[in-house]
Amino acid sequence: MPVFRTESGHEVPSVTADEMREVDRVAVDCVELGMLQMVENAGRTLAGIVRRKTGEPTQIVGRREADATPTVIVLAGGGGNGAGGLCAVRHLRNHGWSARTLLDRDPTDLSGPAGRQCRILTKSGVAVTAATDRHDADGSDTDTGLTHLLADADLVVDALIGYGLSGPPHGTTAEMIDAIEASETPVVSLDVPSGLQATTGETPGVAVSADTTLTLALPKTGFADEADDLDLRPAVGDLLLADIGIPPVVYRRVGFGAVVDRVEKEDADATDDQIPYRQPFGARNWVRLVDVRR
Ligand SMILES: NC(=O)C1=CN([C@@H]2O[C@H](COP(=O)(O)OP(=O)(O)OC[C@H]3O[C@@H](n4cnc5c(N)ncnc54)[C@H](O)[C@@H]3O)[C@@H](O)[C@H]2O)[C@@H](O)CC1
Ligand SMILES: [K+]
Repeated sequence: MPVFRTESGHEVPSVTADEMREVDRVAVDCVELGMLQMVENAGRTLAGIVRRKTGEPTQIVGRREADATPTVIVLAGGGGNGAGGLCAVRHLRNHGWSARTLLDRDPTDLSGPAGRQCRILTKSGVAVTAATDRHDADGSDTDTGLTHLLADADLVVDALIGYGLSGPPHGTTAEMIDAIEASETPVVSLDVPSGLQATTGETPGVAVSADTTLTLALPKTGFADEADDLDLRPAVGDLLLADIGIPPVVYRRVGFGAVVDRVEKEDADATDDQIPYRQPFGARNWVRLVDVRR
């Protein structure tokens, strides 16, 4: 199991998609942390990273031209990954960024956390549309028209698919991944570059090649290439880890990970109040992961 390291050498164990699902389950069932709370933490941190990368809009600093307001396009899917992207749109707009979102499906097809985040946006007066609903002046199809739209943006957020990828991306989702890949606009992927299997790093079909990946809670095993001396996969780009508020007791209850085990042994007498897993975040709510060991 690959162990990732922060710039300061702090070690962070990685998880498979199934292990991350179990972390989610324990967080919700045993600790009563709500999925919506975790989505909020993910979306807010994602918005913060996007803001750092795009500079500040006119209305905040009052020293730039009106057309310098950064434009961010968030491409969102219908699962938990899309929910984080939709949440980030709200936080970006609250801070004066020009953020709009396009879905890989009709908004009426959303349910769960993505449905809730979508309703918050629409009830706030923010339009949420399907990528297929775009009517381009030049009459181009979804794929080509979207590529042009993305090319004009300052940054694209890929919140289409996270660790829930099942088989090769298909339909509108695959077209949207193609459009991201055809544009040269910088891409921040949420949790996992869409199309990449979180556990193995395989790409069964089209996949996003991210400039930055903001992964949630723990890095995923597939980010390190077993066949290439555990190097970080280029498709992940700059790898950042976001704190989504999961308390260490959850990791202890799930009981995975070499680092957790090793620290457990050192702290054999630790009680639940003295949890062995040590948060790598320090004073911030995200941290950069720079290398990997076995
Ligand atoms: N504790 C956590 O880990 C949290 C995770 N969250 C996010 O939730 C994600 C997991 O959520 P889900 O389990 O809903 O899964 P995802 O949102 O990763 O993926 C499911 C969505 O992708 C679509 N999809 C899957 N395979 C596809 C294919 N081959 N072609 C086209 N579409 C495909 C499905 O239709 C569904 O809409 C994580 O990656 C993360 O981004 C956060 O929202 C909150 C907390
Ligand atoms: K993604």
